[in-house]
Amino acid sequence: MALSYSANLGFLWTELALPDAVRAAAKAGFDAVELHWPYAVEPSLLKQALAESGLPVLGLNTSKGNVDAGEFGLSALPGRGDDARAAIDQALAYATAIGATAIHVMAGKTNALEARDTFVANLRYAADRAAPAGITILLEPLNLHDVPGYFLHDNATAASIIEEAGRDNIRIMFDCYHVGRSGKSILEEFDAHRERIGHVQFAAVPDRGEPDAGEVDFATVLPELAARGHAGHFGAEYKPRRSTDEGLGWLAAWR
Ligand SMILES: O=C(O)C(=O)[C@@H](O)CO
Ligand SMILES: [Mg+2]
Repeated sequence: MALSYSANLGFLWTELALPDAVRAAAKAGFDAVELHWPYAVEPSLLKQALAESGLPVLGLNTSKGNVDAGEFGLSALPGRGDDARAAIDQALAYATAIGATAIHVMAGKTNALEARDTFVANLRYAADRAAPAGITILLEPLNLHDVPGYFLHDNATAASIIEEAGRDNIRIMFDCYHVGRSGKSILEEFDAHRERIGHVQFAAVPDRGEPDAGEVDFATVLPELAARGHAGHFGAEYKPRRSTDEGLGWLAAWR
């Protein structure tokens, strides 16, 4: 079975302007692209590069908030409802302008008692506004080594939050790197939450470099995830050890 790969342009070809990174991903043979925080780029420039390349754009993230204050997302932060909803509105407007099909609503760093209720309320807000445009809302557990204090750090919690939110267009962004870095089995976690998974990402564990090195044998794990039911793209969200182009041997080899 041929797998489809999406280039995460938050980490790949970061030396290029975003529209040129889209062109580089197409030239390298990727099937799609996905973004982190594209907001500084005029959407029409990105749209033009996407149209030229013929690649779909899968998703983007809501704003991190005040980075200088250490924020990494807003949607689970009690008392920040206006900012969280503004970030969701911004992401929806941008996604609609470029034709992106999903938005990752970032929870943020908090251990407040009201965090879960706050996150659920903001996810419902996002899902209800995204639904008419056919956009999926993603939530992503992040490992606590990389993002200490992040509210959402395991798939079981993500699944129960989705259940509580009660909207059909909310799914888990299943990032194999975060699962592996948390010391869990990628296949077992995938099986446990398969019905709720909307997108899959990957990178070497534990260094987050190219996926053809490290503790996880992605050359067999990714086809196994496809065999177990993942029909979508696999998002290459890794930090190249040297240049992006130098590290692309895996893409040709796994085709
Ligand atoms: O860090 C990751 O993993 C991501 O997918 C980013 O979008 C930020 O959470
Ligand atoms: Mg990820």
